Amino acid sequence: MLKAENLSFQIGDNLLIDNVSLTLLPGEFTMVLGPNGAGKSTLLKLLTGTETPRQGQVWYGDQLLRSIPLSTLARQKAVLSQLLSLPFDLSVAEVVMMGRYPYFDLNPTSLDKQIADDCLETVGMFSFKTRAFASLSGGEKQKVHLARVLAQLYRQAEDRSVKYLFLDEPISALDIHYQHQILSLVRELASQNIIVFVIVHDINLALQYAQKVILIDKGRIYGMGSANEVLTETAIEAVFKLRPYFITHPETGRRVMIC
Ligand SMILES: Nc1ncnc2c1ncn2[C@@H]1O[C@H](COP(=O)(O)OP(=O)(O)OP(=O)(O)O)[C@@H](O)[C@H]1O
Repeated sequence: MLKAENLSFQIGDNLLIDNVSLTLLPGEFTMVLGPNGAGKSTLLKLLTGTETPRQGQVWYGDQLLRSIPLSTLARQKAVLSQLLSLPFDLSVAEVVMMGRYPYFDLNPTSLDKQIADDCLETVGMFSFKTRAFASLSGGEKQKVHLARVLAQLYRQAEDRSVKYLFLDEPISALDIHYQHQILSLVRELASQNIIVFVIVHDINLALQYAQKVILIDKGRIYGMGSANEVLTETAIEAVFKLRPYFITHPETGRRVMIC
């Protein structure tokens, strides 16, 4: 379980996160939505320890996040941020291998190499293995970074520990085929004792995939619960200042939003 209690975070006079409390459970695919500048990425940074809250605490299981050694945390938690570029000139294989750094000292083992290859294969990027990362398109870079975090959380058969996966707009550069492929994959991961926290902008994808939705507005939680409970006409109009209409998917019966 991940628990955040009364988190607040401020830069100058700007209160970016205002008294946010939440609980995330393994097996639950949580999607986070909200307008630009609402505080979603800032909340992710507080939940991952990249930023320290001015007030409040984050717990991973029964441990305070700030008390967990970084070497332990690196095997439990993986983060995909919005920034896709890298300051170094690395190959695709080297970028994915970064996900295995917490597991070897100087040189990757054959198992690390196999895991990295498998993860590249999973995201459809194995044939790009020797390419320079900098030469990839935005969507290709996003898939390689996804392979990196998959490699980081790769679970050996005997490993039953809870893991934590945070993705900040992981599908923003992907075509519709890969958007669905990656979200299906992430949903599958969530079912494997992984706490999954994914920021997205697409309300219909949230209606289709999320088991839990957190709607953020002005640094606060506007609503939290199932997608159908949270993504209502009233909430969307209040938060996004846009009147939505819902229709019913002809095959699945799922709510679909049109504007
Ligand atoms: N270092 C900083 N200094 C000042 N303001 C900041 C800083 N970092 C973030 N902010 C502000 O905090 C607010 C929340 O930013 P955040 O990146 O969390 O929003 P977001 O909900 O992820 O937005 P988006 O959907 O556009 O990615 C924004 O108004 C942003 O400009």
